[in-house]
Amino acid sequence: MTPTGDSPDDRAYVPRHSVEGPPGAPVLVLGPSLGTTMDLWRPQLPELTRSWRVLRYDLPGHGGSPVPDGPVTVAGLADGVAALLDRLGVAAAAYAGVSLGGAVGTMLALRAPGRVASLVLVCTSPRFGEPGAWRERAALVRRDGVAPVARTAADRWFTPSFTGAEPYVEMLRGTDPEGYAGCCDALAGFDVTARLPEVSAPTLVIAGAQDGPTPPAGHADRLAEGIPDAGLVVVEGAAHLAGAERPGPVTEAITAHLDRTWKGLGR
Ligand SMILES: O=C(O)CC1=CCC(=O)O1
Repeated sequence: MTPTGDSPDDRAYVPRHSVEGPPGAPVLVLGPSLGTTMDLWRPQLPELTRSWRVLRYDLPGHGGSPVPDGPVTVAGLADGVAALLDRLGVAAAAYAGVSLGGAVGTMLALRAPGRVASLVLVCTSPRFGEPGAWRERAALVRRDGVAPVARTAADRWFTPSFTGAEPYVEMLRGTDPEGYAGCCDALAGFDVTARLPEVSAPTLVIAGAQDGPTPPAGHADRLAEGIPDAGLVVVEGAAHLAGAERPGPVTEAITAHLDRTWKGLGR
């Protein structure tokens, strides 16, 4: 994936995307998680498109996004979002992202601070555990496809009592193995722990109380403690895909934060 330099440019990977909501409204970018598509955000769309022009995108090999030629990095994905904003003529936007999508938002806020007016980080982390585990998962998927990770996805993503997992697992089954593996490589190489104090966007961190992959302790709390003045909301009865399992409280937390921090985005 190109480029990995400090400024987005014409060579950036541009993901598949969709734009909904009132023309002229301030733009809100929504980033999905590993193994899901932009439809991860479907439960939030009716509320968010009332007052935001919502730009959703797909990760490489996920949904309809192509698989790039070179290695996938979180910096490259952030540059892709910046390139998308360039194409759409958007100078600055609010950004909300889940897990890997949240990492992309954090990286965008670091690489292009002027473009992120407000940031919401949902079930994500400044560092997703040991890089070796992600390299192993990438190797597994390159060898056996996405079936092995799809079989265990509901357990990683939801609490045991949740009955609506199937449409989300189906997104993972439809993911291109090389795209998925590339995103695992990107997670392996991602660690912005030391740079969190540089994030200047007003930030809200949302965690699922029962999240296994990025639990509140050691992940959400690190983001909230590291990013200046960040808020933290922990949603009970939710695991990793908290916005799917508990759409009400997650949507409410997002809209409350955006309503407080939209200033400068022309609404
Ligand atoms: O392992 C999973 O499926 C959970 C996850 C970690 C990063 C991400 O985006 O999803």
